Amino acid sequence: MSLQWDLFCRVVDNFGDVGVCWRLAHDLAARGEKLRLWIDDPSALQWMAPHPRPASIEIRHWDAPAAGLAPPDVVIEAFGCELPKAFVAQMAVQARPPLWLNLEYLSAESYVERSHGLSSPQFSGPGRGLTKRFFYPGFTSRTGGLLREPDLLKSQAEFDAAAWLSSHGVHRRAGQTVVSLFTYANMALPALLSELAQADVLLLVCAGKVQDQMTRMTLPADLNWLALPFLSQPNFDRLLWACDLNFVRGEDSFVRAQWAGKPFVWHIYPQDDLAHAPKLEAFMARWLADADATLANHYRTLWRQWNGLQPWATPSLNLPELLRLGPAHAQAWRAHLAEQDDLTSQLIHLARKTS
Ligand SMILES: Cc1cn([C@H]2C[C@H](O)[C@@H](COP(=O)(O)OP(=O)(O)O[C@H]3O[C@@H](C)[C@H](O)[C@@H](O)[C@H]3O)O2)c(=O)[nH]c1=O
Repeated sequence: MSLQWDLFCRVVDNFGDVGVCWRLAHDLAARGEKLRLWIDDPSALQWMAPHPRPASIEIRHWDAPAAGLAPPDVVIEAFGCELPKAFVAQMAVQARPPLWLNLEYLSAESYVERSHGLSSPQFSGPGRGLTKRFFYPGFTSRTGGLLREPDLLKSQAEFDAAAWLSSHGVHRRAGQTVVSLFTYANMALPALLSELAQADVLLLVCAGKVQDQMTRMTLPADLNWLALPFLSQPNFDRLLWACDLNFVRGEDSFVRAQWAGKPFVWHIYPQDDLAHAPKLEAFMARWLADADATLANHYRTLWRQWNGLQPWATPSLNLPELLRLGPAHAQAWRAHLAEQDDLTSQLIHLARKTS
């Protein structure tokens, strides 16, 4: 019997809030659940999630009235977005209060395992009190896991990279390395582009800020690059599968690069107080724990430079070494992650247990 889920998403900036929420809603719907996705700015869904969309996902504007709707079994507050007060008041007077989960940002830091599953009583005015539970995605069995749709690995196994690239106007020459670039504005971008221009590389630049930055730069004459349009989320995933090396950012593309099983470089969401630095180091500590020492040192230097934590010392990319040692490590990491229960399965299990 399917449950009714209300998923609240407030678009802070960039595309990660809506990216994660859409992917979660789609995965829940694909498993037979009923979704209402409440969102304040659905504009990115036009390219990220083109029609046809699953009929069991109803997209509602954040301020749309909630009165008279079928009461939810589960309410997910994504990234602490603060539910509308009228909605909380309605939850409090429901005959059976819904399971209220706060879906937290992804981190490899140790506090995640300690915090995952904790509850916090919420004063909600008339009616009974409500309890909010904290649900932390993560990389270990003591966390909520990662979004991984059931057919992901099968789809990858059946994927024809050359056909997909060609269908998107990308024609790689034999022996050419294809690199994707999805990043925030980055001081190290000129240095990276200069190194890529000296290699036999075709650079596929994702739509958004980095394309704007590149159009304002003097680019290396030998740089072979292509500006991509905004891709649907499934096609964005396939871009990462088709490339030999992926530069990703934020949270969702960071996870999808790990599922792609290819070498990747992460531009973490930068924070003014440098709080992103320990988050970056915590992930590298887990991700490189079993890596070849040469590769681990290479990645640590490259990632710190790409994230502005140390100056870029050319050559930093050292593509031949990265492509020699990186693929086996990336595939081993993906296999390790695939052993843990995925996030959506854990959510459904929790919801059924408490509904
Ligand atoms: C460029 C591109 C992205 N995408 C999708 C992939 C992802 O779902 C989404 C991008 O999200 P991210 O990779 O997380 O990067 P982001 O930087 O866009 O989002 C960020 O938003 C901040 C508010 C959060 O604090 C960050 O953690 C992060 O999520 O956009 C496409 O579907 N097609 C595209 O062409």
